[in-house]
Formats: sequence, structure tokens, C-alpha cells
Amino acid sequence: MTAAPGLREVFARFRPFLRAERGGLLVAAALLVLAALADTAAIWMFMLITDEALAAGSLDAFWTPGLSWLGIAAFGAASSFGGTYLATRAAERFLVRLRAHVFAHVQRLSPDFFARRRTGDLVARLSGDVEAVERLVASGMVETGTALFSVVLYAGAALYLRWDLALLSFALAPAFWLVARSFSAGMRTASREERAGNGEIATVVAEGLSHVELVQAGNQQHNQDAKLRAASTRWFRAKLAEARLSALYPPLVTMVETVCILLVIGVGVWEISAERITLGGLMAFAAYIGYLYPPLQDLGRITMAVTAARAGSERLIELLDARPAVADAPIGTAGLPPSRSGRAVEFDRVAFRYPQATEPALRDFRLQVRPGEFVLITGPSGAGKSTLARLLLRFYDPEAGRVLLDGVDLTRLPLHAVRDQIGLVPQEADVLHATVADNIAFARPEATRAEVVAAAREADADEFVRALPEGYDTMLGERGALLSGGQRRRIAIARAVLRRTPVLVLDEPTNGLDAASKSKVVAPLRALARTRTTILISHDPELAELADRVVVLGGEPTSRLDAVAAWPVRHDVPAGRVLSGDLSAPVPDDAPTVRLRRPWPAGLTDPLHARGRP
Ligand SMILES: Nc1ncnc2c1ncn2[C@@H]1O[C@H](COP(=O)(O)OP(=O)(O)OP(=O)(O)O)[C@@H](O)[C@H]1O
Repeated sequence: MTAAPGLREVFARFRPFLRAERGGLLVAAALLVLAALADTAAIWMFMLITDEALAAGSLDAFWTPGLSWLGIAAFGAASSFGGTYLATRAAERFLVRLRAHVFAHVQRLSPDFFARRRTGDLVARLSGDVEAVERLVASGMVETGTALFSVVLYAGAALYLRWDLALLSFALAPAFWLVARSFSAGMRTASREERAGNGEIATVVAEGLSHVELVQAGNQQHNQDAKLRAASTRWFRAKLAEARLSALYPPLVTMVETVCILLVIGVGVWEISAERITLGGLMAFAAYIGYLYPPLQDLGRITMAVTAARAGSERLIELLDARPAVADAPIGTAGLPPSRSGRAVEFDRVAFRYPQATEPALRDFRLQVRPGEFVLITGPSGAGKSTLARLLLRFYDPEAGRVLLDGVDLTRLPLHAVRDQIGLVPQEADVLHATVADNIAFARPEATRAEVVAAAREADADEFVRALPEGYDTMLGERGALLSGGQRRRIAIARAVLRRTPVLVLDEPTNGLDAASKSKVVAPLRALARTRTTILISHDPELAELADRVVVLGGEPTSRLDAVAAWPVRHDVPAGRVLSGDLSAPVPDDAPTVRLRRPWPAGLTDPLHARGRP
């Protein structure tokens, strides 16, 4: 593990989130200072009452300092309340702002980042670690400032009363510092462990809950229990280490404190006998020294809290340092003019390798899809079909080459404009814990009920949705437990339809469905494809009849050629033209060519003809 960031780095990193709270924090600090001043004045009144009223037995001498004390106490209480409230408000607002920022940042990272992370750990970072940073940067700062001021104030008052006695008691002050210092290294290790253990627990729980069927079907409950026990044991040990240090610290400090007070009283008794100090003076002096210890203790405790918080900020900074795989175009960059009939999609000599992958997923890939065309992309598993969809949505940028929409390089368009153009039905049809209507309207929450129903009709989902207990208002569980696989896909298609994007990308929409469910998913695609460019990724040869063109994406040349040769013959493709996605490779003489349902679009190079084939 890398060294925890220095305090300076942590503050520099998170100070911007505090900027808006500066006013509130300053007022809070001023009020807390006033509260400390009121305490100092109250002790002074106590001294006056002791010496002038108590020692002299004079009731007359009691009223003025007595009433002043009451006024000062009320003022101090109000200041303390206001200061604490404002400081807490500022700290919590900082927390809300920071969490929103981290979440927004994480949401912009590429899917690859999440493929390598554990959701539970990310959740822990967004909750516990954000709070740890708040304790360090916001409340920690106010507490430190107030504690420091109180120390100076009470020490000043003690010095003013009797400088020699005060210096004697201060001689023991470094002992507090030594105690705090000796604890902080142990605290740092324990806190790191505790934060990591916390992330591990969240991970095990999140994974267990989201894969409950897998766990139960494989009888793996005991293994999951064991994982949680192991994570909990790690966390428990770290927490105990933290608790030991936290519990040992106050008694040690109390011991140092007791030695100090006894020293003061011992010397004080001698001073009184020599009439160099009054009883009231000695009691006030002892009170100042007594008041000095809590803020000193606070400072020690804050040192430990700061150490603990650094472990959290380390994990948060790591998260914030992760960069999105794609950079958005500058603000103000124009999008594309509206389109009614779909957009042209082009992959121009695209090469792409996933971060940290050794082999490229695509090499010199070329494909032109004209507006309104329906292209089926097929090919062996791992050939890079889904990668095409990810590049088109700009989850990643190609290493070489360009992806274009209506001839415009995606990198020259604002990211949101690119994604506004493309409706994606992913392989795993996500269903959210929400009503059917909200699930369909996820990407267009402002859609009216009529629009939602119309989209569901187009996706052939309306009938089964109406049959659900509460129709469109039926709550779906997070994983859509109420729905069959085919129904989930149709909800996902309705979601894409509702967006009315000029390009629709469907990734394996019929995967794992039986013939009846499949026909239900396929039926709406025919109509949908009429008004937009449709890219259908599938292993399913039956879908070929829907398409204007079939593109076979190959891995190695042999498998590509095998696929090109075998696929249409074996599956008796009724229409469309089979060609290789990798157009730079030579096209074999015996590559099957089938009749196009529509003539080859004017203005587009027919790659087979371009290579001199009939
Ligand atoms: N996040 C990733 N990191 C590294 N490599 C990846 C990642 N995602 C995919 N790959 C690799 O990239 C290649 C292409 O993957 P892709 O998902 O595009 O294949 P596919 O043709 O859609 O396969 P399938 O038909 O099985 O869905 C594969 O070799 C895969 O292992």
C-alpha cells in the first residue's frame, strides 16, 4: 500500500469543496471563540465571588459578580449552541457536496474501471471514506481551531494570574503531546485496516445479495458466510486495535493531568500560607489549568482522528485520480443537426485494445452503415462485436482510426450528444427497482404515460405489462424477478424506443430465449428498424432475415473465413450480403455472396466489388 497522503495534499485536494462554507465556518469559529471567552470570564467572576463575597461573608459583594456570571453564562451557552450548530451544518454540507462530486466522477468512468472494482468497496468509499475526509477537513479544522484558541486563552489567563505557577504546570504539557504522538502510528495502521475491512464486508454482502441465485443453486451459502466471517474478523481486529488505543489514551492523559493539578495545589497551599495568593485566586488558577486540559486532550484526540481520516482520504484520492477513458469535447461544441431517418455510422480503420489487455480486440476494422440501414453483426465469441457497440457509445476511444456519425468523428461531438443519438439494448437487460413505467422511462424521465405506453406497444411489451398485478405501476425487483428473460428484453427495447434515437444498437437481444419468446422480441424490431439505423449484434442466424446486410466479424483469418463460408450456407440466409468485417484481409474466391434485398446504396463502396469481384 502506498504511503497515506500528507495533510497538505489532503487539504489542497479537498479545500475547494469547503469554499462555499467559509463564511459559515468563520462565524461558527467566532461563536466558539466567544463561548471560550465567556468561560474564561465566568471563572474570573467565580474568583471575585470567592474573595470578595465568600471570604468576606458579604452578600452585597455577591450581587454584581453573581449577576454578571449569570449573564456571561447565558451568552456563552448561546454562542456555544450557535457555533456548534453552524460548524455541524457547514461540515455536513461539505460532506454532501464531496459525496456528490465523487459519485459524479465515478459515474463518468469507463465500464472497464468497474470491471476491475468491487461494487461493495466502492460503496464503502462513497460512504465511510467520504465521512472520514469530512472529519479531517471540515469538523477537524473547526475543532482544532477552537481547541488551540481555548488552550491559548486559558493558558494566558493562568499566566496572568500567576505566571510562575503557570509555567510550573506548563512544564508537564509536552507529556500530553508525547502521549498523543506515541499513539498516532498505531492508530494509522489500525484505521487503514479498519477501512479496508469495511470495504471488504460491503463487497461480500453486496456480491452475496446480487448473486443470490448463483449462491443458492451452487450451495455456496457456507462459503459466503465464511467470506463474511473472514472480512468481519479482519475488520473486528482492526476495530479492537483502534478501541484499545482510544480507550487507553484518556486514562493516560488523566494521569498526567492529576500529577499537574496535585503539583499546583501543593505549591498553592504553600503560597497561601505565605499570603502570596488568595484562596479565590488559587481556585480560579486551578480552574484555568483544569479547563486547559480538555482542549489539550481534544488536540491529542484530533491528532488521532486526523491520522484515521488520512486512511480514508487515501482511498478517496485514489478513486478521484482514476481518469475516464474518454475526454469530452470542449463545452459549447455543437452536436449534430436533427435526423428523421437514422444516421450513417462508420468505423474507419479502427484498432482498439482494452486497457491492460495484451491482445487488441479490433484491428483495422472498417464498416460503413448507411442511414436507415439494418445491419446484423455476427461472428465468433470474442470477435469484438460488443466492443463495436462500446466504441459507438464512446465508452472508449479507438487506439487508431475513427468512429463517425454522419461523417463526424465522435471525438468532435459532445459526449452527451453522441449518446443522445444511440439507443442501446445491452446483453444483460437491466431492470431497476422501480415501477414498469419508471423502468421504461429511465432514460427519459419526463416522458408522459402515453409515450411510455406507446413505446411499450412498439416493443410488444404492452400486453404482458397490462397483465401484471398493477399494470404499468407494478414494482419490479432490482433484477426483474417478476419478469421472464424475454419480457425483460422487451422492457429494455421499450426503454430504447422511448428515446427515439436515430441509431439503435441491440446486443444479443434473443440470447437464451426459446422460440416463442424470441419471436416476441424479434417482431417489434422489424417495425423499429424502418425509421432508424439499426445495428443488431447476434449469434442467432435466424435474425439474418431481418437485416439488409450481414457482417461477419472474424477473429483469426481462418476462423473468419470459416465463418464467412459456413454461416450463410448452413443457416440458409434468405437475403443480405455476407462480407467480412475485416475488409483489409483478402476476400476468398469461394466466399458466398447472396442477393441483396435492397440495391447496394449509392455513394458507398461495395467492398467485394471494389476488390474486382462480380
Ligand atoms: N473490459 C475488458 N478488458 C479486457 N479485455 C476485454 C474486455 N472486454 C472484452 N475484452 C476482450 O475483447 C475481446 C472482444 O470482446 P467482445 O465482448 O467485443 O466480444 P464479442 O464478439 O461481443 O463476444 P460475445 O459474442 O461472446 O459477446 C475479447 O477477447 C474479450 O476477451
